[in-house]
Amino acid sequence: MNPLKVTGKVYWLGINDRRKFLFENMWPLDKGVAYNCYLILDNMTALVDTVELRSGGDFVSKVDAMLNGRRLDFLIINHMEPDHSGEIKAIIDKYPGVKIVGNLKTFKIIEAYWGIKDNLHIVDDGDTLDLGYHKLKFVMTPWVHWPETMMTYDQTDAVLFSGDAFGSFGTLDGGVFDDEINFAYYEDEMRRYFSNIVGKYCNMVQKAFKKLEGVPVKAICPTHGPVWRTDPQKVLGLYDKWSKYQTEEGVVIIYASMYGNTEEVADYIARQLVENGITNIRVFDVSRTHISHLINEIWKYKGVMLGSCAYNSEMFPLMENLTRELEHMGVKDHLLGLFGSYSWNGGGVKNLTKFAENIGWEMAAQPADIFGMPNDEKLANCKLLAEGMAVKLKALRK
Ligand SMILES: Cc1cc2nc3c(=O)[nH]c(=O)nc-3n(C[C@H](O)[C@H](O)[C@H](O)COP(=O)(O)O)c2cc1C
Repeated sequence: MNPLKVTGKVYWLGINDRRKFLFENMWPLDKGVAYNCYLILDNMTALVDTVELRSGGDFVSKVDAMLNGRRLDFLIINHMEPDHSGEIKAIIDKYPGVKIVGNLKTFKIIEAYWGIKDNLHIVDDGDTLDLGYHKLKFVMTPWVHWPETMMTYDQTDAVLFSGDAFGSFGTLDGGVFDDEINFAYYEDEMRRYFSNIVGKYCNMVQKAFKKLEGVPVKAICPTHGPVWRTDPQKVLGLYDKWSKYQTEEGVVIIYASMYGNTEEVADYIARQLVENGITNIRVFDVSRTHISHLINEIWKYKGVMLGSCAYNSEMFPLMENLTRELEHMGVKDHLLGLFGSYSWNGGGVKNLTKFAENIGWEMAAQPADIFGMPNDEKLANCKLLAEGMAVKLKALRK
């Protein structure tokens, strides 16, 4: 296959992984995932990141074919997570003189993983590396998404090698560049990747944005998903929005229900929201939909309604898992509604209320906890809850 040129002397080298079911052994890969790295064939040659170990046949041979007899001068490591650093050792074994470019934190991790201590070229914020045509500058972006994470910026052609930032789940099915794909296909997976993988570090994403303020960016080369060479502003805008917790009008209703009572309330509330003028409504069963999709939906919509039956004096365990994760991620700026059903002393809504206090989201109205089965009388509070949510959402319209 011909090497795919990004710009100047930069080439994309990516591997599609359709075999892995779970990314980080946790996140379902319904559409697979791509590991991207980049080879710069300048006066000096440089490989920016590698791929997951043995994910794409003989990776080293692919690099070697692209080098076409030249030696590899630099291996730049923006991120040490194994889905990008897996082939480091194989590359070093093949090109023993290669200089490994990273920061102090990178090198601690390299030593811990591979015992590598030689040929290290340490860089810090603002340091540069001249390859001939391309003049690289290093930008430290800790916690986007590990402590050692950095980005490499090519000052010549304004290319940002961004690591995991601006990445997406989903394999590259022929189209690699943003002008060759249907963005709608990737947008959801991109937000799912952002919210679940990077979302805990929104403040660090904003700090990285500050560092890049005023820097021209003509292409973004992330380590997953499409390469943004035509409209990089689009993903810059999305990341800015998502990392500021800016959402759309709409409500995601997530319920935990064993015998259908809480589920019935969820459907009732959904209908009430529609009758009160809200149209973007998504209802999910927490037992059926993977938490990564639920978090993705929460990142999209301003309104969140959580419902749980009582379960051994607690909320339903899978709902507890979701709420714990939301608290751990420190998700901000939502309107919250709570509901549930119980048979004796409760537990679902009681504990959801504790979650509400911890996370600090604004409550749409009083929680609605239903004793036993819902009926018209018992649903009156749920009607108020939906109305409260609709009123608050509509008040935000510009
Ligand atoms: C395993 C189990 C544990 C339960 N624990 C409680 C509880 O601690 N407190 C309570 O009031 N009801 C408890 N219940 C009763 C349910 O919460 C109640 O039947 C509720 O209406 C079920 O809602 P659902 O139809 O949405 O599942 C429990 C039921 C089961 C099966």
